[in-house]
Amino acid sequence: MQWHSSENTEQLAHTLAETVTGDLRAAIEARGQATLALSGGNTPKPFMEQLARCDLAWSKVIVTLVDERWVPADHPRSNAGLVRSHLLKGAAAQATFIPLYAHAPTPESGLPRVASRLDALPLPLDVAVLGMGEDGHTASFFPEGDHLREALDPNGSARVLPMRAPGAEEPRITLSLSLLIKARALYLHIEGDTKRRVLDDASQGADLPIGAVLNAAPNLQTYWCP
Ligand SMILES: O=C1O[C@H](COP(=O)(O)O)[C@@H](O)[C@H](O)[C@H]1O
Repeated sequence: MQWHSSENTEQLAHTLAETVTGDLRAAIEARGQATLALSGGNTPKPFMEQLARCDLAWSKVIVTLVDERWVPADHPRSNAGLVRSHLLKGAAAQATFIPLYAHAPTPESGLPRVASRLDALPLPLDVAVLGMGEDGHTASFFPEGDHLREALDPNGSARVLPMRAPGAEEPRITLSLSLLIKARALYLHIEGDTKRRVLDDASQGADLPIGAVLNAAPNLQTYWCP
């Protein structure tokens, strides 16, 4: 794992946005389009704000999510709502967005629709930006998740799975580890000493979902600030 430290939230957001912009530009030059999977939660807001201001051929960028809470897009906890509010504005509104929520009562019943939407997503992803909770979850790979073993299989064939877990406020849907680790560029974006300690614990063998990413993705680059 490569480690990149910044002094504060703004600097971290700026550095990561510049890095991701470079990756997306290179992908557009090489293949005519670029794919980007983003995490939700609180940490990515300033990063998305910075990324939205970057000079890119946004009409050639396809954006999706690493995971989603099974709530409609206008719900305050929607990761899609976060992307729409903080990234898909100005020139960046020209990007194509593939949401992971479908209007269905459960992620299990909505899964076929989401899976068929993902057929339009060129793989491997050019860039995936993971986050991490203080419980060691990343994407929606939650400790004790009902589909955790399947989701964390680095050779698994599923691209997207439902997930329910005691530590998750609502049912989830998540891209699989096997899809995420194939990303041409894979980043982990975290802040704070607690998350740093959790990551250290995982790298020393603690049984945490983020540990599965560390084991399966030696190309992971972590962007952190205190
Ligand atoms: O629920 C989620 O949490 C994690 C971490 O979020 P943060 O607020 O601690 O930054 C996030 O990576 C994931 O995408 C999201 O669904």
